[in-house]
Amino acid sequence: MTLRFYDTASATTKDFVPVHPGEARLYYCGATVQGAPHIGHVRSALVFDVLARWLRFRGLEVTTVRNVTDIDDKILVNSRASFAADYSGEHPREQWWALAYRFERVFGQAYAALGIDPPSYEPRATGHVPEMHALIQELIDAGHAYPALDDSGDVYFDVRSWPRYGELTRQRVADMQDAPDADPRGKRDPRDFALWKGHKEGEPLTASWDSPWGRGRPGWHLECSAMADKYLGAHFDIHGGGLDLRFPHHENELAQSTAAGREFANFWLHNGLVTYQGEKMSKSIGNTVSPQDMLRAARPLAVRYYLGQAHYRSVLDYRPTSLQEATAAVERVESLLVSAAGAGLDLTWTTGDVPAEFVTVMDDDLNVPRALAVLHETVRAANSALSSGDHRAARPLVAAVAGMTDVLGLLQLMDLRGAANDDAAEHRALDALVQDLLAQRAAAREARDWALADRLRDRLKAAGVVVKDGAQGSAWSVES
Ligand SMILES: Nc1ncnc2c1ncn2[C@@H]1O[C@H](COP(=O)(O)OP(=O)(O)OP(=O)(O)O)[C@@H](O)[C@H]1O
Ligand SMILES: [Zn+2]
Repeated sequence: MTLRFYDTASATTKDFVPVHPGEARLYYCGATVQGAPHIGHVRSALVFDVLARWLRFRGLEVTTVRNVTDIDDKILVNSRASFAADYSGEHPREQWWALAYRFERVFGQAYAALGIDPPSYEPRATGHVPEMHALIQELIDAGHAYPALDDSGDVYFDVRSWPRYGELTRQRVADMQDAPDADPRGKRDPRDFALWKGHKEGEPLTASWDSPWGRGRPGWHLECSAMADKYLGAHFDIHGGGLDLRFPHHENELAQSTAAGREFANFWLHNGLVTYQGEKMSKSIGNTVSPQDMLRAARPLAVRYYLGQAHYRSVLDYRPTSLQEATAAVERVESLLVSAAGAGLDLTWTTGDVPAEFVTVMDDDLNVPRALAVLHETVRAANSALSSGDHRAARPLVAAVAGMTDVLGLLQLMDLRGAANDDAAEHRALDALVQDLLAQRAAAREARDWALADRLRDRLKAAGVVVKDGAQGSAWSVES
């Protein structure tokens, strides 16, 4: 079985053939840091974290880029609100860039708390204005962009000049909605979208940069095209993001990059949305649950499991009770590893320990629900091997569980050391007492004192210790 992914551009599942042999280059859209994250944002980052981990597990050298959109209408509006006369928030008179930095950090803290690895590069839009100018100039020179027909100082992409426009979402230009980012009088077509937005009266001067078309700031779509090109090159493997970004954001990214002669991404992967009572979880709707809310209710391990357990393309409708179910499920896995460590089993693993079925289903468009089914089956088998004292059978199963949880990014959030140490000490003490009684029973049997042997077995049984006699001697476990 080879690695395959569902490509939303072609609406087919395709074999993954790296653009650069042995490598995988992944760009996924990060946050507009206008406010604190909700769990939809975190799910998106988590999906691509698991994807990167899986590509690495499959032996590829992985480069990931997740941008930070740190200049945007919404950031300016939220900053402006902090200057209002009746503003009583925690951060009065906060400049737009200070607000953006502050929320970028809140996003970073949420990612870190859930064990989402930092990407290889996390470029900020404001740090890449020269690259954006260069790309706009290329598009103008190629006849695919033009300065606004009015005096707004905007520059637009000319959708009618690019016959492939609409290919990502399979739409005809005539059926598309207008781009709402400027006065249509300055455009050749109302669907033309902004590559550069001229500075407007009332906006802070710090939020604009000089350019050949006058002072202004970049359009959102352009940022991603310029930064993907800079960090991953003209042709890379996977472009990701939430399903909500397919149109217009990704359609426009694709148009800009291909019209400027780049091949861009081989695959488009879109994560399904987190919804609340069937509606997209979104700041503008106000139906959000923050990662901090969830972390107050459950451990990071359980939150990560909860947000990561569905197939990445499916909708995840938030229900507080499912957080409890997720906690119980992942803690069953954790307690197996704690018991295994307590019984003196090694938790290290290598690639070969991960079950073939787990590999097969993960290779098949990252089928995490089926991978979790394999994980839980292995946990059950490992528990039964452990409780029958069969360490030889338990060891590879335990290594498999450790490997699977590690690849999914769960192992790092488990509390194995503290718990395992306590458990190990208790287990050793109990084992010493049980072994002593078992030795007395063996001696009684040797002496054919069946009454004493039975009494010793009954004492163990009354204490909840079940003894199994086998060819290799007696094994014991605690009755569950
Ligand atoms: N409810 C959600 N479920 C899953 N992914 C989401 C959700 N909301 C946003 N995302 C994804 O998170 C990433 C960062 O999103 P961005 O900052 O653009 O948020 P947004 O869509 O503006 O959020 P909001 O609608 O709450 O304002 C994008 O890949 C986006 O698709
Ligand atoms: Zn983007």
